[in-house]
Amino acid sequence: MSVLLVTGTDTGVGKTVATAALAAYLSRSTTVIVSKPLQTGVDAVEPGDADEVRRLAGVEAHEGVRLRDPLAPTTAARREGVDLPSVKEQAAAIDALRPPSGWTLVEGAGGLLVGLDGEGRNLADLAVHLPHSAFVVVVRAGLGTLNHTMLTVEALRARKLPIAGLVVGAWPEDPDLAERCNLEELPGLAGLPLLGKLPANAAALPPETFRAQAPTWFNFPA
Ligand SMILES: Nc1ncnc2c1ncn2[C@@H]1O[C@H](COP(=O)(O)OP(=O)(O)OP(=O)(O)O)[C@@H](O)[C@H]1O
Ligand SMILES: C[C@H](N)[C@H](N)CCCCCC(=O)O
Ligand SMILES: [Mg+2]
Repeated sequence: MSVLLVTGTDTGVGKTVATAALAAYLSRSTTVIVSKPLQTGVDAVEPGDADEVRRLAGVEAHEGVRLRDPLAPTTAARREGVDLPSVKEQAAAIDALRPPSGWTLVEGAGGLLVGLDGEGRNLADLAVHLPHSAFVVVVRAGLGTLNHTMLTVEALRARKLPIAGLVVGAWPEDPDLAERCNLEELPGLAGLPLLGKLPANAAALPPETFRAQAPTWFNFPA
């Protein structure tokens, strides 16, 4: 596998922070390129997810289409009168970024089945056009994550798409909720490895600290 498609159980679950952490970890031993094919909710000058990954991990990060409204890509595109590239075209653009050796990390928009082009095709549909790719599912810590994780995992399995494993991304504000999420049950329930777990302060760390600590958040050989 040379492409990891970073999806999440929802929007706001920590895909960007997890992508940055994965990039910081993997780039210690090989080349890492990050792609965010579709960015919504930022105007022409605000930093988007690719900028955040660049800031935290210090790796090359590319942004595809940028849309102003903080909505699903198809809705935001319609409101701006933008024709989205097909997922096949988005996959070709990602393929063109592949380094000769190393990893390409691709962050989706929202959860797995969010429409990414004018026909409503999603990241699972895009994956079909990206050989040698596997999914990483970023899950929120906190009560409710078991169901959301299993819904995403089942959707990937139904499409026979490879899943590398799970990463715990965002933590709830309420520490009590964080305690009530029985994360230890996740790997067994999903039948997938827990590749990593971000600490609740990950995104607030200075970049140099983030890059130094990120490798300790993962438990798979890079
Ligand atoms: N482990 C963490 N520690 C601290 N803050 C976090 C962590 N993970 C995520 N956050 C914060 O939670 C918010 C949502 O995280 P993030 O932007 O990574 O979500 P996302 O899944 O990429 O969302 P989107 O679907 O918009 O791309 C951000 O403000 C981020 O800084
Ligand atoms: C605006 C937000 N931050 C994401 N970029 C887009 C999330 C789309 C979610 C669509 C949905 O599942 O309802
Ligand atoms: Mg993001």
